[in-house]
Amino acid sequence: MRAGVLALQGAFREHRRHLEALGAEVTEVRLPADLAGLGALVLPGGESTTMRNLLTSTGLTQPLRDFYAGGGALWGSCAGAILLAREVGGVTLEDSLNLMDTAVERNAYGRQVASFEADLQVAGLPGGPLPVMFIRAPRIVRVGPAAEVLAEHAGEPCLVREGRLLASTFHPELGHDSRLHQFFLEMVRQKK
Ligand SMILES: NC(=O)CC[C@H](N)C(=O)O
Repeated sequence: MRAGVLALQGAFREHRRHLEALGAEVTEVRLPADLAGLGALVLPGGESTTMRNLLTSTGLTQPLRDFYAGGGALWGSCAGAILLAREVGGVTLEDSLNLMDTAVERNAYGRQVASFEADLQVAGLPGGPLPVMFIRAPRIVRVGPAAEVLAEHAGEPCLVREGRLLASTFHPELGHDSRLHQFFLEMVRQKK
């Protein structure tokens, strides 16, 4: 299985390490041509405004939408989940990917100091709670009818699947637990 990580900014190396530990071949995506031959792509956490600017300057915005339309699977974590959402802070950001029927609010738990760790119960994930970090995390304030909420934090969705799209408002890649990466790779295999 060949998977990509969007490598413009943010925690892409950590995602790469988890995917490789699970036996995936990983391509770092910086230009449209890097998407060739990929079936799945992780959009890492980082800073979504910077990422949107870099998507525009690298010409990746439309190729990423085409990648999804052509059958590719995407997982956005934190800033990546913001890039996937159709609505950010109540508006549609024209230069974002706008692929997932979700509305998000950025930095919704406060500033950097309000970052926290949590152990999440994830539906269908064997092996007990998943340790994750929320870092200047967004909140998912609306999910569409096709969404499956796989985990909640304090009663709000924080891990949502919609077909070939997965969005997590937290970072699962900063620790040693690769189960959510495994889940994503399984999700990609099943769609085939
Ligand atoms: N850890 C993160 O990815 C934070 C996301 C960041 N607050 C943003 O809005 O882009």
